[in-house]
Amino acid sequence: MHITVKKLCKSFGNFQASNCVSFNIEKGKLIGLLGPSGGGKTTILRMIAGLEEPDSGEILFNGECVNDKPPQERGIGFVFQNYALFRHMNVFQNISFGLVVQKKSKKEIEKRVNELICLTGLQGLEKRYPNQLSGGQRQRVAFARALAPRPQLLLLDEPFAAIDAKVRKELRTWLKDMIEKLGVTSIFVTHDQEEAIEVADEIIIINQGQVEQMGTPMEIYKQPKTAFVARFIGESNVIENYHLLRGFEKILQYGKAIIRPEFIEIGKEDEISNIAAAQRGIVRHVVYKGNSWQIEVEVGSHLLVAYHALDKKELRVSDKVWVMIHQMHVFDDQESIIVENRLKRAASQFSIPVYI
Ligand SMILES: Nc1ncnc2c1ncn2[C@@H]1O[C@H](COP(=O)(O)OP(=O)(O)OP(=O)(O)O)[C@@H](O)[C@H]1O
Repeated sequence: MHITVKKLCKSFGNFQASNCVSFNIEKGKLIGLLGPSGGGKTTILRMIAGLEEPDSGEILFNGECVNDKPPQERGIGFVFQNYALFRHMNVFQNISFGLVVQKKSKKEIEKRVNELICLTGLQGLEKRYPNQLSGGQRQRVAFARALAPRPQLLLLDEPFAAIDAKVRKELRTWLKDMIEKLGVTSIFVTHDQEEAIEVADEIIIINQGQVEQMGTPMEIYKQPKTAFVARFIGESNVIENYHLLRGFEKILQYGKAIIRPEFIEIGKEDEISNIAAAQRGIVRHVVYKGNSWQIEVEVGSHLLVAYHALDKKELRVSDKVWVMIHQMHVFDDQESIIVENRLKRAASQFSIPVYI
């Protein structure tokens, strides 16, 4: 199902939980609504579900406005973190619930539930009650129950929040494969950026009731449109006076800059790829991160976080090093743009290619 949300607004008292939210979701896509707690993700999901009435704006399913349709007529399946299984029903009964409500025949129910039990790998557990299942198995049952009436849209609110880290990772992969196989349009809410990046085809970043950016995980990471997005996704250094760093100059309206640690090269003179574009710094803090070092380095008036590969010379606090910043995002209130180190560019223009 193709979903369009147009200028959706919702206030609770004086508080605007959703402020003119618009987006389009293509049929069959798995979309992550990502943002900080209290940003308005669940409110948007609940409006799409019909559980919350918007103050203004439109929700269209396949081009048809559904604002006035009750939830049960919207063709939606839900998997909510707190939408617990029915404790007094076994796995089979839980999965069949929606079909029983729809008054399907016993034969039809049995066929569909068995199909879903196979699909979700719950064979042999049909007669168990929720308290006899692991967290991961319970979420599979919740998923099967949501899918039983063949919804055209699946809404998942923090579906893995209550599950321990290892099982959560397995379930994420499982869910992504399953949704791809079924081709059902799905929207899931999370405040976990790693989860959104791993699972979603596209991410919508929600903050203070507004859409900050929508795009593939890669687009959002590589080209954050706002300072908030750059800070929210991945690690970043947020600085002012970025023009004091070697290779960069002040660009009129952009007052601040964000530098990702992976775009900072740090090391002894012979380890830096382009010394002409580098400047001196002093190591202030070193943290071993398992697969790399995380270094806090003082460069002029800036304190920057960088990564340092394990195969490079080990760095210690107070070491004098060279620091080269490859690129940064400069931004104002509206947008951010990527700027490359201009000395790096100039130097590479004049360098002689090895093959000559
Ligand atoms: N029924 C309600 N009455 C009053 N305020 C509400 C109601 N529902 C949500 N809010 C408020 O609206 C804001 C957005 O809430 P929402 O649950 O949509 O955010 P969220 O991004 O999903 O957060 P979380 O990740 O913590 O679930 C919050 O400040 C919340 O307190």
